[in-house]
Amino acid sequence: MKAIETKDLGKTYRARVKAEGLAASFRALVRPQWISVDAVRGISLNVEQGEMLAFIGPNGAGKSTFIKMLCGILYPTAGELSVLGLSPARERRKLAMRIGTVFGQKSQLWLHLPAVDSFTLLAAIYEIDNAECRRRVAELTELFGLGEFLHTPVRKLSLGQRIRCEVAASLLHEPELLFLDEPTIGLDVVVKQAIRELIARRNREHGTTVFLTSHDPADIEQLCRRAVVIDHGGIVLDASVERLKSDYLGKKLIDVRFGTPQRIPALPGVTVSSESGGQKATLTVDTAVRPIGDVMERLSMTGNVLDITINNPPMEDIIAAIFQKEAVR
Ligand SMILES: Nc1ncnc2c1ncn2[C@@H]1O[C@H](COP(=O)(O)OP(=O)(O)OP(=O)(O)O)[C@@H](O)[C@H]1O
Repeated sequence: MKAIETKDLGKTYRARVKAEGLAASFRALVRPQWISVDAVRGISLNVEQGEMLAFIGPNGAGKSTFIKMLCGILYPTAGELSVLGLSPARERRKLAMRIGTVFGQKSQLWLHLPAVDSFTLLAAIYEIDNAECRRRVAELTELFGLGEFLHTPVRKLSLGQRIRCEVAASLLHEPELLFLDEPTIGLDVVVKQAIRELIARRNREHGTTVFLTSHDPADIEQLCRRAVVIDHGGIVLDASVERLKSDYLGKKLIDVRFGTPQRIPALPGVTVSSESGGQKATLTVDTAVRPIGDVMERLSMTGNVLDITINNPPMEDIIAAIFQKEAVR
């Protein structure tokens, strides 16, 4: 059995046209006009159990609509799908017992309650008995380092603490499949890394299948083996993350600040993309031509570096490059 199987899956929304002006608004009340929006257009996708898949695309590409159909929140208007051998829309309750969801922007916890109380409520929903609930909460508390703030109302937690609680909550019923929609959005680098490690560990130790959407290339690089890129509701690219790395994720950005103005020597594979008076620069490094360590070493040899950070190019740039290249294949 595959974790996810879809065949020509489609979703067309019917949206009411918003009329402009008072007279038109009244007319629209009597005779509304409708338009169709094809959010997902015939996606066929198989995901194996235990896979960690990145599902990426620009804003409005259809990612949320696709995920909502997989979770049984939305009915498809075309095609077929099966998630863990179930029909999501028809067997939504059964499916809910076997999947976990983390929507970075939306909380599944009761904000006015401490996380521990949300865990107890969720355990009741998932029909986990008290002793087992205590055991799992203790295990997740230890693993996710929740001890310090487990009894604090969730609304008083930092974003990083809340997301740790969200991911822990999504794992309480030991789901076979985890949907993560922007799980690291808004978090600092250290917390992002901690969340990634926890997810990877869950996959390693429990074989949990992970379906991830993210605008952070590091989430994809560090967690997933396979990436599916979509646009306008259809698949543009289905490839290994290794290929994505070599073809599209090979560029890194180095932001550097110098104590006194500095002229950066020309190096093959490095372009200096911005400089302000010689005290700040952004270097774009093609790591296939020049290792990042080499560039860092040369910069530090100036003895003049105040601050230096390495970043990935924004996901939008990576996706734009994918579209450009894949369109001409
Ligand atoms: N309820 C709805 N009614 C009508 N159109 C909708 C509805 N929900 C989404 N859409 C449209 O469907 C398309 C896909 O939207 P969707 O939210 O699935 O994209 P997305 O890839 O998740 O975007 P984002 O990254 O911004 O969340 C967009 O054109 C959007 O405007």
